[in-house]
Amino acid sequence: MEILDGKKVSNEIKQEIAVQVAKMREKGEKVPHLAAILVGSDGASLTYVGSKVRSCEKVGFESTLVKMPSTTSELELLNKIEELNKNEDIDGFIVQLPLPPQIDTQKVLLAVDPDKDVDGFHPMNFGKMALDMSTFIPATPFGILELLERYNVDTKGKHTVVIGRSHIVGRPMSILMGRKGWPGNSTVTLTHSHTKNITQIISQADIVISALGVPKFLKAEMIKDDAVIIDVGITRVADDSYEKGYYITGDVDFENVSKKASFITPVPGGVGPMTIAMLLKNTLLARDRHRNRK
Ligand SMILES: Nc1nc2c(c(=O)[nH]1)N[C@@H](CN(C=O)c1ccc(C(=O)N[C@@H](CCC(=O)O)C(=O)O)cc1)CN2
Repeated sequence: MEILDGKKVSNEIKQEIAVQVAKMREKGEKVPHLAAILVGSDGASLTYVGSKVRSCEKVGFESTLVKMPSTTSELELLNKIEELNKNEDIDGFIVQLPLPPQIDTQKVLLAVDPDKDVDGFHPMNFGKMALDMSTFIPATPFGILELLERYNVDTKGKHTVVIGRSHIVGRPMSILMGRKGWPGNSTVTLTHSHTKNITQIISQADIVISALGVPKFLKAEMIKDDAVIIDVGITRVADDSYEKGYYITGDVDFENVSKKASFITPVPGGVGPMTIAMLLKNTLLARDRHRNRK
């Protein structure tokens, strides 16, 4: 069994990006600028946005964090997005999800300029991805593809079972794994809460990508020998015996599943850090596109 070490690979990617940014600075060129909008004070979202800003600093990007209160109206958020759309200095930006209930997430994602949509959530970019056109690929699926590639995992002709059909992970992942090329060329089954015989389907999978958010859902007896296991389900479980008041766990019963799998991502330290690294890659792409349009 080999661990797909997202922490290590994400640091390598950040190092590669830092080298490119240093060259831009040497040539006196503008460096990439990422902005993030955070509405409210959800603990996990604060951690992720903080990590995005720190990663920007690490690679030499400029960053802007826009914090808005949890009472922000939809209109106020749409106005802020319009401001960032028009800001020539910002190459790309994200709106951290989830949003408070008074805000319609779909309206918000539609308002982001597709050329600055480094999350790849705008329907234009999602459509381009589905049509194999060059675009921003959502950071978590993009990170999973990168891990599969860097560890040389064979995906051709394999049966990939994706668990969960969220717009951020499951849905795009199912499209990307079925695309032509590598990593891809897989036969994909997208499963969800209405899937019948899900355990039977999982037992036939060569590759399982679980984005369910149910701690330790995937057990060793559910998978095939030598299956590739990708755990996207990062859950914080409240526990006062931990310093932070919680511990982090994935969808996979790592201790037992890892004994049977050929490759497996840990939680923490697997797909999560890759999400941040690939957001930086998308920002680099946004900066290049921005420059070419001028
Ligand atoms: N606008 C977006 N919102 C959200 C996205 C996204 O891609 N764009 N994805 C997730 C959250 N997310 C990034 O925003 C994210 C999740 C997890 C990690 C991560 O590094 N996790 C660590 C554990 C850290 C912890 O929870 O304390 C790990 O797995 O090792 C990074 C980014 C939803 N929202």
